[in-house]
Amino acid sequence: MSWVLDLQGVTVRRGTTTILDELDWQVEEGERWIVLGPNGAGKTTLMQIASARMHPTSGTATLLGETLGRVDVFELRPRIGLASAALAEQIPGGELVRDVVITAAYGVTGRWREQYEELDARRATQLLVAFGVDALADRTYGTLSEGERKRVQIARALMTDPELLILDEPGAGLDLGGREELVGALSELASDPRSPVLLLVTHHVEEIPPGFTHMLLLGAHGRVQASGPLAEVLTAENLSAAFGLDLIVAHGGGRWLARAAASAAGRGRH
Ligand SMILES: Nc1ncnc2c1ncn2[C@@H]1O[C@H](COP(=O)(O)OP(=O)(O)OP(=O)(O)O)[C@@H](O)[C@H]1O
Repeated sequence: MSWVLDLQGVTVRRGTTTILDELDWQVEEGERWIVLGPNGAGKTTLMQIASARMHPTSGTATLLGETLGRVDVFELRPRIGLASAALAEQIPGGELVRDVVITAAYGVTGRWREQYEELDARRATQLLVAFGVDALADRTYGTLSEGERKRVQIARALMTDPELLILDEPGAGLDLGGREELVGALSELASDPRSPVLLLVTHHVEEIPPGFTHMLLLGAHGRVQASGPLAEVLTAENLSAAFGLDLIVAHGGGRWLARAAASAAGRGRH
């Protein structure tokens, strides 16, 4: 079996803190994963490893058939799209939206090659259309709303035609309308067989787009609470254990909801 992602015993320690603890995780071609867990569970750290930005303290991480520590990460990274708050902060507010997307291709070509100019421009436009932000192509990034920025960031992450796309909390900071638009766009992406393997980090089950297939549920200290097909993992029992709170989970119309059980509301965490 050739996995898109194969983590074996991945542990990350910083000083005396264990951020990820002996984590095993395998992701196959065609899968769309949600990574859910409470604040500080280690989700962003895990995505840093999955995007070849960090090496584990111990254990092995194999991404797209290449094992970290035995591969030039600068060749591996363009094959993995990443959209995260940390990367978004590096986008200059004065840059045109079109250029924010196109310049992601520079990382692959290493330099501007004229013959790619038109192809890149066409792909960037297609991506802006796909995420409903093509009308903003000639605006500067700094003038966009948070929801519009999130969609531009995802278009940018897709520009290199990655085999794996990692979205670290794309719904953070969005209002209800922005969240619903994003969920719709991500649902379309998830349903398209041409899309790369998707890993989506979120705190909120309401943000899970229809079409996602699997879930990695992390509990405190980077321990896996449950992992596998979404409907099997996303149960009240598993979610309650991961968040340390008695929770009720409901599912309907392809979407998920979670709230504190009446007996637990106002009582706080275990
Ligand atoms: N360099 C570091 N040194 C010490 N602790 C760290 C370091 N980086 C992260 N941590 C800690 O590791 C834990 C996991 O952090 P991480 O950002 O991966 O969690 P997360 O699940 O993404 O959290 P959130 O949901 O709040 O974004 C946190 O308690 C954080 O304080």
